[in-house]
Amino acid sequence: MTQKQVEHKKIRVGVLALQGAFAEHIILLNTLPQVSEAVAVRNAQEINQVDALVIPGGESTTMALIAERSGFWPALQEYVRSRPTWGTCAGMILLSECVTSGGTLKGDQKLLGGLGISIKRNAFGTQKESFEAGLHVEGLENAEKLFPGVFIRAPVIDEILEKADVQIVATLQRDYGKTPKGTIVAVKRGHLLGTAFHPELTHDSRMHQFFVQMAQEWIASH
Ligand SMILES: NC(=O)CC[C@H](N)C(=O)O
Repeated sequence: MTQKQVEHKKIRVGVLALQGAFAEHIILLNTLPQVSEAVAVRNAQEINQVDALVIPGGESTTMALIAERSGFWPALQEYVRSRPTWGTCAGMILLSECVTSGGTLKGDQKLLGGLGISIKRNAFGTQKESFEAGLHVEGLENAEKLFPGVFIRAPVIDEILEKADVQIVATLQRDYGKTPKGTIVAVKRGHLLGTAFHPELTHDSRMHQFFVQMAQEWIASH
């Protein structure tokens, strides 16, 4: 095997399976050649058996409550501190530092943090305001082909707090309701990735490939 192949051996990816759209992530990840296995993760023992973690869409407050009540929260906090983790929608909320709602800080939301951003939950309104938007995603394979961003009761990044090392990965290409063109909907910070949209609900696996490659590179260099 070449040096590059040795550095990027296949990885075992866990998907947090406490609530939300975890099955769709597992199905899509299991189609990728660079993934040895994608599995559901529900406790401290299972999380320590995966090389990278996806926190799916769903309800962020519900996921946090289940993790706390089952005693899983400390292990989850420890994992995301140093291991490759991707939060989609509710998952990105959990990886944010704080949640604002129309500018006011909502201190009651339990968060894992790490992405160095503040989040506005339900930024586009209720379920009926859900939509699909073509997105230009930095670093995606065939980036000239827009990625189908599925937004369901989605948050947006309200502010980048750690400007030195947070990279903008995707922004809205036009206004959506009161949410203006240029609003940030995906960011990357070290071993962490956050997307406000749901790649697992599309047949386009490029975002999952992007995360797996990011995780492999992180593992190879740490
Ligand atoms: N599709 C989703 O994950 C919705 C996120 C949810 N509205 C929350 O604030 O946690």
